[in-house]
Amino acid sequence: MSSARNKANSRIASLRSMLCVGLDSDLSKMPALFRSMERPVLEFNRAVIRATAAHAVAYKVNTAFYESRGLAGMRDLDETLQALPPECLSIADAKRADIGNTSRHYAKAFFEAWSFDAITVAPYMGFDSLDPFFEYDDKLVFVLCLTSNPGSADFEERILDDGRPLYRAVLDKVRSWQRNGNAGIVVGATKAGLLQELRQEAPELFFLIPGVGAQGGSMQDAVKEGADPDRRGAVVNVSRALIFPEGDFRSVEEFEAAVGREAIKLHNDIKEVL
Ligand SMILES: O=c1ccn([C@@H]2O[C@H](COP(=O)(O)O)[C@@H](O)[C@H]2O)c(=O)[nH]1
Repeated sequence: MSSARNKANSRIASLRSMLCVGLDSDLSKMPALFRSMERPVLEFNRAVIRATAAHAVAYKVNTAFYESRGLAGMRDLDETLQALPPECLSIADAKRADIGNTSRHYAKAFFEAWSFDAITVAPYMGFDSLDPFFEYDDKLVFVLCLTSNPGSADFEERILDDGRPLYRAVLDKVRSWQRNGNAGIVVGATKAGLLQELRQEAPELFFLIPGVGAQGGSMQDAVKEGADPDRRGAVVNVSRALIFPEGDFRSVEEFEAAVGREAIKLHNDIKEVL
C-alpha cells in the first residue's frame, strides 16, 4: 500500500480528523502585520502551520499562489514544504499532466525535487499523461474528477453516449490505473449527494474534497459522504475560511490564536460525525 496513503490514514485515525489546511497564501489577503516582514508569505505560512498542526491531517499548497511570484514564490514554496509536520500529508495542488515525456518531468519535479507526498493532476490527456505520476507507487495521485466550481457542468457533467456523465468515466479509469493503492480523486464538497454516489462506487479510492467554507460546502456533509467504509480515506480542504480569519491583528500570536480557533471548530465538526 502506498506509504503516503498509509501516513494519511494513520493520522486520520489518531486525530479523528480529516482536515486539510489549504495554504493559498495570497499576499493581498493576509494581515498587514505580515506584509511588513522580509518574507511575508513564509512567515504567514509558518504561523498557520503552528496554529493548525494539532488538527491537520494534510496541508495542500496550491502552487499558483507561489508560481505567480516567480523566484521569490519558489523559495517560499520550498521552505514552506520544509516547515510542514512530517506526520502530515503534503499535497501539491498543481493540476498537471502533459504528454508522457513531459509528465515524467512534472512527476520528478513534485515527487523528487520537492518531495511532496501527493499531487493533483488533470485527466483530459488520458492514460499516458498520468502514468508517469502513478509510477511513484509510494505517493498519492489525485485526479480531478468532479470539481467544486460551477464550470464542472461544461465538461465533467456532460452525458456520454453510454449514458454516464464524463466524471463517472474518469472514476472508472482511475480505478483501473492505480498502483499499490496510490490513486485518488478530487470531488467538490459543493457536490453533496454526488460525492456520496462516487464514494459508494469507489470505496477503495482516496478522496481530496475541496470547497468547504468560502465556496459554500459543509464540512460535516463532506466527511459523512466522503469517508470510506473504515471511516478513513479522505481529506477535506479548507483554505480561505481557515487561513484568513476576520480581525485586526496586532501580533502574530493574536493571528495564530484566531486561526487556531477556526481549526478547533472544524476539527470538532469532523469529530461529531467521524
Ligand atoms: O475542484 C476543486 C479543485 C481544487 N480546488 C482548490 O482548493 C482550494 C479551495 O480554496 P477555498 O479558499 O477553500 O475555496 C483552492 O486551492 C482551489 O484551487 C477547488 O477549490 N476545487
